[in-house]
Amino acid sequence: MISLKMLPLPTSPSLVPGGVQPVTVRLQRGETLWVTGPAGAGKTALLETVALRRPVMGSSLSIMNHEASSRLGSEARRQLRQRIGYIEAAPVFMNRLTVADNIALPLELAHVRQADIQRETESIIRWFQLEAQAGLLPDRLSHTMRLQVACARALITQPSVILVDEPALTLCPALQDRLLTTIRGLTKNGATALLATRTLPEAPALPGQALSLPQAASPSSPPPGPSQSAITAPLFLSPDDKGLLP
Ligand SMILES: Nc1ncnc2c1ncn2[C@@H]1O[C@H](COP(=O)(O)OP(=O)(O)OP(=O)(O)O)[C@@H](O)[C@H]1O
Repeated sequence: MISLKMLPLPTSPSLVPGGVQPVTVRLQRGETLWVTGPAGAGKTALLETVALRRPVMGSSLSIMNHEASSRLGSEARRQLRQRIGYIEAAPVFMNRLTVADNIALPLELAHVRQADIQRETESIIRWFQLEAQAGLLPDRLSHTMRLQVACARALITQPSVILVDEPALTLCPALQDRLLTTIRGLTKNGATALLATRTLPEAPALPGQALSLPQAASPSSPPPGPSQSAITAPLFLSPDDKGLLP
């Protein structure tokens, strides 16, 4: 379903000397992978690679039996991307379209019948509790509401591959519940999910395998970087402000 071999994934040089780690992922239909790691570990970079938004260089990526290299034609790439639902950390919308029209857009692009588009859009708007926002423009929404809209838009097509970056999974417990419940239903039907968070949630509503980034760091040796006691206060801090330091 998803096979990624020795991808040179960018990583903060403070975590891995040289700033690159080789990552291998192999997932079958119906499987879920929680991708964990600190800031800069490469979680978003991995999701963006599988979402076909980054070139795959120096490795091979296969998604649903399609080799996703630079040789993949633009029409095949477009069709493959239509089967991938990606909920980004900071989703981008068409600001001249209403929330409802943004959510319906993936079905419009797939030339689904208007009656089906209307039914599916109304249903997912209700599921993500967006009835009051459906007629608004996206730039009138709070950050959490934008994430709700992004979830509805990404999942309306019942994608075969689901990619979720951290904020939708951690910002709001109610959204997290609804999102994981939806993804659990889709994985039961054969979808594959990659979910990125700093730490693995305790007893997640959607159990799965775990990939801890960065891969190159040994678990027994902490990553290079300043120790707590080595942190010195910047000069602009007054003595009172020093309580803000970690
Ligand atoms: N387009 C890019 N080209 C090269 N390096 C990049 C690019 N985008 C991000 N990076 C670097 O890749 C590393 C991993 O970034 P990434 O955003 O994937 O981390 P993350 O684990 O998602 O972090 P966070 O939890 O803060 O979102 C960082 O060092 C970042 O500076």
